[in-house]
Amino acid sequence: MQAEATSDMWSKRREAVKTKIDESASSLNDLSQDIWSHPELAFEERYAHKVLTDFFEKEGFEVTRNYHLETAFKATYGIDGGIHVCVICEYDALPEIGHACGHNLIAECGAAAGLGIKAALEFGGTPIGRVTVLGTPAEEGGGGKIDLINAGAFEGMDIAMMAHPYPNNLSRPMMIAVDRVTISYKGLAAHASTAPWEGVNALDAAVMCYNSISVMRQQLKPEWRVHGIFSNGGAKPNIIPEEAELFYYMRAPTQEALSQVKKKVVGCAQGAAVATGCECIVKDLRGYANVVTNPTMATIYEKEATQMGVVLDDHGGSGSTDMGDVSYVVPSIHPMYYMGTVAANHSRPFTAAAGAAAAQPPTLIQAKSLALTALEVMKPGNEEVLANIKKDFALQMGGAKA
Ligand SMILES: NCCCC[C@H](NC(=O)CCN)C(=O)O
Repeated sequence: MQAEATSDMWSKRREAVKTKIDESASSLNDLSQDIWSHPELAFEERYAHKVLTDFFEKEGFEVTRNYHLETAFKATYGIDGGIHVCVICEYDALPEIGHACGHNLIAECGAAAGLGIKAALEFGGTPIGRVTVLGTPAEEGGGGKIDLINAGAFEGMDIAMMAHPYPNNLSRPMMIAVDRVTISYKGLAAHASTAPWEGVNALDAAVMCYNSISVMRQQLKPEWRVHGIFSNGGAKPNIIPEEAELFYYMRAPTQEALSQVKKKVVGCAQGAAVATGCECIVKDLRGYANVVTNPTMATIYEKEATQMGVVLDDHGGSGSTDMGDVSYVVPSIHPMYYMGTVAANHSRPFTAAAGAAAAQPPTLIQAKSLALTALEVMKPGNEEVLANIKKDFALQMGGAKA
């Protein structure tokens, strides 16, 4: 009888997830539209922080605003001593092109999944664990999750998850490690017409470095990436530039491969300095680790998403995210999902799609898939599931960050 009651109870808890998310569809859409309409850059997401924390407070979560970072938050519900699930919200936009990576939808999806899990935990009046929604700022370059890791925000969490809008559906996307550098040249200014020979041209060095990297890229492995811009090209045409600067991203599936890429880039930078007589300063900026997808979690997610009608693809990714760093401290999944456009992320068509009504149904399906995945891990009698998740994680960490 008890087993039957539990299985009947469990079916009702699962239904509670879907019912709560469906009932909240309008307020979730309003939340997403509000964030989409107020694009804010990394670490400046004050409006998004307010609307999200107000939302979770209204929904009965225990909310901590300005959580280690001005625009980070924690919204938590449940009991301690059980399984602790973390759901991630992102909400930063991109310069000039707004929510061209759909982080307003990541926020909505995370909020919806959090609501769904809370509804399941509340069902029957006896929470069986804890759900914490973490608002993590500045994924696009700031790495807010890394700051939160360093502040201990992920301590005590058993699993972490989020879903990211993308041109197709991927349960185990290849999200690769990334390093970033600025390459600065210092030369000597001179009048570009009356005495150019007196100058040491920093822009020439930057152009030579850019060209060296451009030809070096032919020798990179297919999954390696190097891409950059001129961030300072000189002051005026009639002054031999005494300063110039490049800003580069370097990427590879592992840290070991990334160090090989970086060595090639630095070699190009130093070569240009020798050729022009400029001083060269290579400055390291914050990078991200590759995403290590937990196979046991991903398998559960794939079952739940497929049952929800999601048709999963088997290729794609090659961006980077600070969720990669989270996946090295907590077993994680970071699925990506089609939400109405095949346009590439970081494009204006993607911005439009992220604010379109067509993005809503796929986003709520993703939220339900994440929430039901979490519930499977939390289910009484499923202790072996968490044991397998932890076994995967231990194996992956044994060799992953090589
Ligand atoms: N520090 C490098 C930031 C890279 C962030 C960016 N991420 C995405 O586009 C995917 C998730 N938003 C990138 O890969 O360029």
